[in-house]
Amino acid sequence: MGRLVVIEGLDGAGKRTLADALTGALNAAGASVASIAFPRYGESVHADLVKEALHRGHGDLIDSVYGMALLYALDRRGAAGEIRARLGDHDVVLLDRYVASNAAYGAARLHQGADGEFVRWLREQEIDRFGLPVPAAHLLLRVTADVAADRAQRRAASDADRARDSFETDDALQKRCSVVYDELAATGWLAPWHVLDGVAGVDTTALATSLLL
Ligand SMILES: Cc1cn([C@H]2C[C@H](O)[C@@H](COP(=O)(O)OP(=O)(O)O)O2)c(=O)[nH]c1=O
Repeated sequence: MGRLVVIEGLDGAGKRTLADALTGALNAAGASVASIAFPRYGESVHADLVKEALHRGHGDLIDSVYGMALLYALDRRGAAGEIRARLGDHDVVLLDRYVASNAAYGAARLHQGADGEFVRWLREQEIDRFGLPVPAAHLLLRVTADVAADRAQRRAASDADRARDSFETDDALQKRCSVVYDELAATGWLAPWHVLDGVAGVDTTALATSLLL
């Protein structure tokens, strides 16, 4: 049975780059790796509803924090079988965002903290009701909200398909989200958290070794 490892962080923190580098380091250490990125745009009707809402500005849907959170959660629920299957035939299943993204963004949007009602409710839905697998570890790729915004803006400028969505352009939301992520990490929410410095860079070889211990 493989280990379920989740990469979390702000938009523009560099999660995709870390996932690629970590996959290389894990492979070099002899471990097989499968990756899944959430939301699963183009693969799940729930994720596509999220994308439409965020990019076309469906205000009434976006404004419903609980409604949006359920769409993200249903996207993951649809992937639960695939996650379990990959855990069965890989050493590590690497997820780019998971339940904690919903906790961080939803709580931040509601101006709540990691100990608030929303995060409790979310865990009840995603873990207790939908039965999503609990991760072995979270990797929080930490950068300041300013660095994340700068990176997300550059990425959008160089990639026409990657227009910034309405969460990414909301600087105050990103800052609150960063605080909630720190709280989730400090309290070890759902699973142990490893906090990584996304500005200084990550030693992926050492990280791969510690994940395989
Ligand atoms: C997976 C997930 C993402 N989000 C938010 C974080 C992002 O701001 C936004 C889109 O996810 P993101 O990872 O930025 O997707 P992409 O890189 O393809 O645009 O959705 C949640 O609020 N809850 C979730 O469960």
